[in-house]
Amino acid sequence: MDSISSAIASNLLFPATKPLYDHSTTSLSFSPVIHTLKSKKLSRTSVLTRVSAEIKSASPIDFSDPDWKIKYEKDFEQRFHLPHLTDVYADAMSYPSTFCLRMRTPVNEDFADGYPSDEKWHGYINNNDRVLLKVIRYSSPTSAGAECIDPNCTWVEQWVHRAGPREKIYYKPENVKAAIVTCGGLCPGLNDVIRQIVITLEIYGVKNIVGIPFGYRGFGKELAEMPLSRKVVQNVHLSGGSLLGVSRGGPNVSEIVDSMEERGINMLFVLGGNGTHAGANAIHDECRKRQLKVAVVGVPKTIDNDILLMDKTFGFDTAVEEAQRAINSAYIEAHSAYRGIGIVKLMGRSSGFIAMQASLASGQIDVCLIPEVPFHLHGPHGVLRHLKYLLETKGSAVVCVAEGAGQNFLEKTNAKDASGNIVFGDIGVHIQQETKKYFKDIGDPADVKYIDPTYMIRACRANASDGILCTVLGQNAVHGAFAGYSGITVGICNTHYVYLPIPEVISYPKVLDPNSRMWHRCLTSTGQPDFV
Ligand SMILES: Nc1ncnc2c1ncn2[C@@H]1O[C@H](COP(=O)(O)OP(=O)(O)O)[C@@H](O)[C@H]1O
Ligand SMILES: O=P(O)(O)OC[C@H]1O[C@](O)(COP(=O)(O)O)[C@@H](O)[C@@H]1O
Ligand SMILES: [Mg+2]
Repeated sequence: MDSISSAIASNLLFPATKPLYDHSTTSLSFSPVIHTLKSKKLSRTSVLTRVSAEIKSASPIDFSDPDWKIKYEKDFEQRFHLPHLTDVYADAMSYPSTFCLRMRTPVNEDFADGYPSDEKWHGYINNNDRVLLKVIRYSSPTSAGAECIDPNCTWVEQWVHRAGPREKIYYKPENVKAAIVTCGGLCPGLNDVIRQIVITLEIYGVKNIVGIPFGYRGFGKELAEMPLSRKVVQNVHLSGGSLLGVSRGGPNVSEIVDSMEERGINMLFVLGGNGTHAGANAIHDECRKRQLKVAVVGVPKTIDNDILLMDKTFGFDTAVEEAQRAINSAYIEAHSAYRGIGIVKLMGRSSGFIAMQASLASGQIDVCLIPEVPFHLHGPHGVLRHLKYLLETKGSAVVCVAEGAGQNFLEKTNAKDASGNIVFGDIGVHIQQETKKYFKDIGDPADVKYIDPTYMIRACRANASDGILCTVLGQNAVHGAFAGYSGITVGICNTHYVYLPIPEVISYPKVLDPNSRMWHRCLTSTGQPDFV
């Protein structure tokens, strides 16, 4: 078995396709089957695309049923129904929204004369407003990047809920204790989101706002919560990191909900990636089990951009931009050296979005290696042979590799971090060593420089475009909680802002489609061949 086949067999190439959330517990009637290229003569890459897509499907749809499309659309609507307080408490009271842009300083009000409201304001979102999730009408499964539900690629409408402030709210601001927690690894923009949540909560009239320190760990007894106000968060977005601190691991869900009960928290804003959202959904479920009137709302955070259904997650843009400095340095080093090779490793545990976008943006990358596309280092079609060719023809070469790529070349340690994520071997160091060895063995000179900027990219402050995204997502998270939704997360779909039920965005990490136009554009830009 070659290294690629054994990687497929051991599921290493798709290490994270293991469901984080088990859909079987939601008793859905069926899930979509994504039809990709149906060609009998599939290339290695296409086979992998297909495998990847098929892992996503749970139970197939009966397309011989003339009503399958109607049933699918109905099922989709149910799947994307937003859990609401009234699902559990039919008699939950609603009030006219206190989010009123005319009322500038509600935080100083005691609501003695009733809530501020502005019935004539047409700035609220109707609960029935929807956003179209998929906007391309593919006419054939062979069309690049096609995501089809049936073999004929029938047009099926998939609508999701529009985010924003509602006219009716389900919490009295003076009864709210809101908490914010940031989990997982760092990501540019965390402070911007924290800031906007606090500012928006205050506009609704909430005075009791706290930060939970160091992720879910902060729900333990030993760490004190941090009081938050507009004054505290005013300038936090000017620096990277998280005002509250982050961590992996921590107490179990039942302990977290015990702690929330003790502290009287009834709105929880959870900033984190796939793992954090799995936790947030479990907290939401546990609160429902205990009949607690709590809203749990997520804001997806991951520079890896591996959350399903969204255009992008905050921090991703900044990461791509920051990566330019490392790529440019690698290029200059390689270009200035006699037969220079620059290697840059970027983050991306199971998806190559940062590596692909950073390569595209720079225009300086000759070889981009991502987890979704298998490659050989050695052999006539391997990366090293291509580097030799580049040195002979161009005089230098630059490689960009995502951290999750080529893990099949590295010894498995079975080590896991505190959250249970597999700790990967360093593919950047491996490629550097193999490259040096290769050129030494063939007796050709090569000056190999390796740059690992990963933590520098993660720790910087958000750029302008991420700053805007964080602002909108933070505000929408608060609107969602006040509207009575729980177990939801916020996102951007086709440039519009939406609420999505958490299970739908975390059933597996989003990966790059090697048959997508974007990956093809990247290949066009780098000029790299297939390395298999
Ligand atoms: N399946 C899960 N259920 C409950 N909590 C989880 C789950 N997976 C991870 N977590 C918790 O979520 C937090 C962040 O998870 P992690 O995977 O490290 O980061 P991310 O949220 O960025 O993916 C950790 O505190 C971890 O314990
Ligand atoms: O060193 P740490 O903190 O475990 O972080 C490493 C991981 O963080 C990430 O940047 C993002 O991961 P999360 O989304 O889980 O925070 C990954 O690309 C990387 O594997
Ligand atoms: Mg994760």
